[in-house]
Amino acid sequence: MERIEKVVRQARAAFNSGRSRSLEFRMQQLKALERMVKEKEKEILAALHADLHKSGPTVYNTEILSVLGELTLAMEKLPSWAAPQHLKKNLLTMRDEVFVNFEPLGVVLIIGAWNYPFVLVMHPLIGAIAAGNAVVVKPSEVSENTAQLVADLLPQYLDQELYPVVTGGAPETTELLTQRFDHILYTGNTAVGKIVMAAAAKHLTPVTLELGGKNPCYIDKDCDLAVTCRRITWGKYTNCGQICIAPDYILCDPSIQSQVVENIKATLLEFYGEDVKSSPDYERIVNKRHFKRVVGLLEGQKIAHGGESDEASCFIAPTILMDVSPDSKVMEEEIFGPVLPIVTVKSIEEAIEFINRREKPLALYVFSNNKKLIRRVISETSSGGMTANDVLMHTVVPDLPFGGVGHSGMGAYHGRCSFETFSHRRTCLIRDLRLDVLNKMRYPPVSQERMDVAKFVLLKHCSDCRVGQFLSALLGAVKAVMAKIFSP
Ligand SMILES: NC(=O)c1ccc[n+]([C@@H]2O[C@H](COP(=O)([O-])OP(=O)(O)OC[C@H]3O[C@@H](n4cnc5c(N)ncnc54)[C@H](O)[C@@H]3O)[C@@H](O)[C@H]2O)c1
Ligand SMILES: CCCCCCCCCCCCC/C=C/C=O
Repeated sequence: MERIEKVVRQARAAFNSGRSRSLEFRMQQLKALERMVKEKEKEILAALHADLHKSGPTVYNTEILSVLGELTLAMEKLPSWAAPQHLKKNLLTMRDEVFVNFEPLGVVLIIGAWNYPFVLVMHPLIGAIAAGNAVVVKPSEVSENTAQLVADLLPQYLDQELYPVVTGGAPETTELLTQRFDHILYTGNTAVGKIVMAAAAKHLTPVTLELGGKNPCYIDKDCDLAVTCRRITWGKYTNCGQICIAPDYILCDPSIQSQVVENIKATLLEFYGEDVKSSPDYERIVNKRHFKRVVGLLEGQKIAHGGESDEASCFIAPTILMDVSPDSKVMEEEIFGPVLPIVTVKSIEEAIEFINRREKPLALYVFSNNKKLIRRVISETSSGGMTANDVLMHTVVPDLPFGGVGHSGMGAYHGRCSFETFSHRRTCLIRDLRLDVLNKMRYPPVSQERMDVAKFVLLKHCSDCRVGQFLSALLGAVKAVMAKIFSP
């Protein structure tokens, strides 16, 4: 544990050296990270396969391409993201420089989860490096092969003192959390999220919590069920349902329930063939503990499809449950497995009420041809993010922040939002010492006249006020004349 303290101390000393601040250095580290992903692609994919049976284009898209995409974006946009943001002035400050400077926070801790073990540490790491921080990376011990690979690779490509990796489980994370950080980004379950936030509070460290929840998926009668169910099947069963933004359960009218089941069954056959277990595209549950938990959720349920399992290989078949009671266990906790319950509701009002009676989810999905209905769902519910007429895809739009709300998390990252999450927005005002007469209104002795001037000046914004523009032009002219008169 002394090692952990030493690692954090070294990271802080490296940050204090100032070398992570220059844009050139940040760019160079991001480039090195890109080289790492490209050169070690095979090793990364092998570790992901060993941990979660991940293979094929899905893992390539989510864990490799999405990291390369985030790197390309950060390297292309960094100069504009990091540039000072000049803002609107008021009459009081019209001669001054008014801007926000983005500065690094210091030493950041990133704690990853096991289900997307590479991307969930790499995406925040990219944002934290881009923002000029030192970063301590703690990958999830549950996906041990990927964790070890991250620990082996990062020091080969990045500055070793600025970006150390700490491996291990709860004891190591607990020890890490006793240290002082300037920001913590944690991805994982809500219970540990509370532990992280409590530990961070002791140092007044701000946190970004990327948690989970039960993501509802409402299917309107007015939609193309074949397309809808194909998209839902892809999002639900990818990574064996172990994805934080998977549709957790379906809400639909009783009259379309059977058609929904039939369409999902047809898609499963199309995706994974007759023998799902031998499909190279179907993953496994991460370990026996989660296997038992997910299988336990099937107890007493009406299984419309699937339900088979094999503990030795942590295999659970893609499963659909029909006529599920809202009070059953499977509707209490996040499923995080290949089990899709269907709860019937008689109207959109009932669906909205159902969603709003529960904790705010990380994602929400609605399928309909009716744009008004989609807008109504957006305005009458809340969730971290949402997609209409598809699933998961809001997470791949680089400019959209990714994060939860309420029990599904706080704060967000991805793209520019990552850069901002790991930056301090420093308020800057640069004045000059001339024309102090203009400041008279704020100096004692107070008079009604001075207060009236102050009121006028404070309530007017320069750019939308003609008086301001006039005064600004006038002052500019006076300045020019004075410069001419007094120039040597
Ligand atoms: N919002 C997101 O982006 C996102 C992404 C992936 C997963 N998730 C959520 O994460 C959950 C699954 O992940 P998990 O929690 O099983 O992952 P996990 O078991 O990998 O735990 C996450 C991290 O917390 C640490 N940890 C575990 N117990 C701890 C303790 N007692 N004290 C301190 N640290 C501890 C682990 O070392 C690990 O690094 C699901 O709820 C899922 O929805 C959210
Ligand atoms: C060719 C298009 C491919 C699109 C792939 C979209 C995949 C979206 C899922 C990304 C998940 C990223 C990490 C989040 C994990 C939550 O558990």
